[in-house]
Amino acid sequence: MPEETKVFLETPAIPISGKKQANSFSASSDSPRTSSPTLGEHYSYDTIEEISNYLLSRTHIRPKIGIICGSGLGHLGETLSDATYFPYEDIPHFPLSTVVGHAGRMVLGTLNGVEVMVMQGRFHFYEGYPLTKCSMPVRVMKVCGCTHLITTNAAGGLHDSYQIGDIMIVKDHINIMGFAGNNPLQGPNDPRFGPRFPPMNRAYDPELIKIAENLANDMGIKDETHTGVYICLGGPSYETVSELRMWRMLGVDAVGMSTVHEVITARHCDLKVFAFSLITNKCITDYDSNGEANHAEVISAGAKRQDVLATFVTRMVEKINEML
Ligand SMILES: O=P(O)(O)O[C@@H]1C[C@H](O)[C@@H](CO)O1
Ligand code: HPA
Repeated sequence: MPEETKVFLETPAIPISGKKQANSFSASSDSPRTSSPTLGEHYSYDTIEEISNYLLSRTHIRPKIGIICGSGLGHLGETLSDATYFPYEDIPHFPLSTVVGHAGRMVLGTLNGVEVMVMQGRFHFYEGYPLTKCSMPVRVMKVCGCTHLITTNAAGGLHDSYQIGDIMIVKDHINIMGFAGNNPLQGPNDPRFGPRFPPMNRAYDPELIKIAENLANDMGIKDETHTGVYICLGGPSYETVSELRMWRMLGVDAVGMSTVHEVITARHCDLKVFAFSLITNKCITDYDSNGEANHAEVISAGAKRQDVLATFVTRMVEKINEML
């Protein structure tokens, strides 16, 4: 850890009544609808500003790129220079990370000289957080000054040719939770974030996809890198054989439990998005298989590829910085 690194362990600057629980909703006064288990509470623009000010007032870093690290991929946060670490429990109004492989810290610092903010761990619907809450940090990134989001995840490889350790650059998603009536933009719309009805074609920036494909070529990992379609399922149970066969028929290449609501929220507030999945396991689509998906395998696949992924993200950050 660099010498200048500071860890803020003091109590939150903005007092929150009572001790924070993993599922506590400290922004309840922001929402006109507090009874829905899926809508949950809403974060007002003022609350997002308050969180952003908390972070920015404790560092001189002014990030243009926000990065979300998926399961087992948080190592990137350790590679930052001039870093300030903010444990989620210290950030006002922030939920807590409850999943193994998600350290639960926001880091502001530089990656090869480029100012970034990195989430070492994200929030998932299956942890009991409504999608609005899961994707709230994306709005914090926007208000902190970010213009770009890089979001990463661990995912099961559904496409036959995908192998464990491969990278899938996300070119599109299927918002199946949205089909079921659950979208992070549900509820009141504040036009300071974006429009009521944002488009979602071209959600994954085509130029950034091309840059990433060329980068994979330059890095000599072209054969292990694909471009495909991601689906976010609610989790936490993994999928049945029948479900996976259905998604495959519908054009899904990788299966996970995150990212889509973050991307929707990012596009709503006009962040440019680049996303990729690390394929951590092969989806089991054969009734005769004795294999079983498990989280330990997901974490271990992430650990094995952490150096390649850190290089991939760092070089993407450099390329984006050249475009700013
Ligand atoms: O946070 P991500 O999407 O990277 O994590 C995946 C989905 C579940 O959280 C977990 C399942 O093993 O890994
Ligand atoms: N299914 C859903 N989510 C996942 C998987 C999977 O196989 N692997 C990692 N996250």
